[in-house]
Amino acid sequence: MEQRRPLIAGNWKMNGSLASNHVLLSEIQSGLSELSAAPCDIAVCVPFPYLAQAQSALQSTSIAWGAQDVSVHEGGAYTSEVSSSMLLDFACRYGIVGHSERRTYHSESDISVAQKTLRLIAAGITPIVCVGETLQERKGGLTEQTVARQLNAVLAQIDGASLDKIVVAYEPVWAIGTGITATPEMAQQVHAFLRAQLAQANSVLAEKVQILYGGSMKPDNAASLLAMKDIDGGLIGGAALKAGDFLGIVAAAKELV
Ligand SMILES: O=C[C@H](O)COP(=O)(O)O
Repeated sequence: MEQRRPLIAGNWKMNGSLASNHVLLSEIQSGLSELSAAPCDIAVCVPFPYLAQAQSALQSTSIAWGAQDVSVHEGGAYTSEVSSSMLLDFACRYGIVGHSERRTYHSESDISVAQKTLRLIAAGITPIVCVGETLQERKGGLTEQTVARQLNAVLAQIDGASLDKIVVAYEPVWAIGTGITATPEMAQQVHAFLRAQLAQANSVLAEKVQILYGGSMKPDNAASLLAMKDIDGGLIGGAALKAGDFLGIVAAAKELV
């Protein structure tokens, strides 16, 4: 069976300032140096204005950085949009696409998430493709149908040979920022389902794809979630804003390596 390296990625969302980021990044770096080297892949996805700061602070460390969105367009008259080539100017390794907050507040469609995924892959940036059901969809027994629709829209656009160029994040909307976490078993069930969907595109590469869990992951629940067979890391919101919490999740992932 494929041994996948865990990825712990912080999604800072619309939080931070030059001053507070400086403190947070410094604390994460010094905390990491106390853990043994490179326990897992670690990244922070920061607001666009702070990409230069993240690059400067992290370029000689093992911590990667990335963005939280990208334009579907290559360039031109698209006010406020940020292109994949602009992200490359700041050496982003990752770009989040299809986060539920983009889908909900900005009416982002499955097809635009797929187009953004393609843009990032073409630029050599790893897309973190988010999928997840609302509480209403879960209660209606539509979890698998929802995440399959979201993921398959992306898989329809990318070549099966590119499957290992993406990361998938399962983020049940009802667990985001609520303090309510999917149980490890509930999350594992969806992760296994997502991997089966990936396997339809390429069964060999599907085993290599990191599938992250996101939704109120904290140091005290990370170990049990990360112990599940198909949970390969976390996309962390609130807990990524506190160095101690973020490092606690990294430490939980380290136990698995
Ligand atoms: O992208 C991260 C997720 O939305 C999870 O956020 P949270 O950890 O604050 O629940």
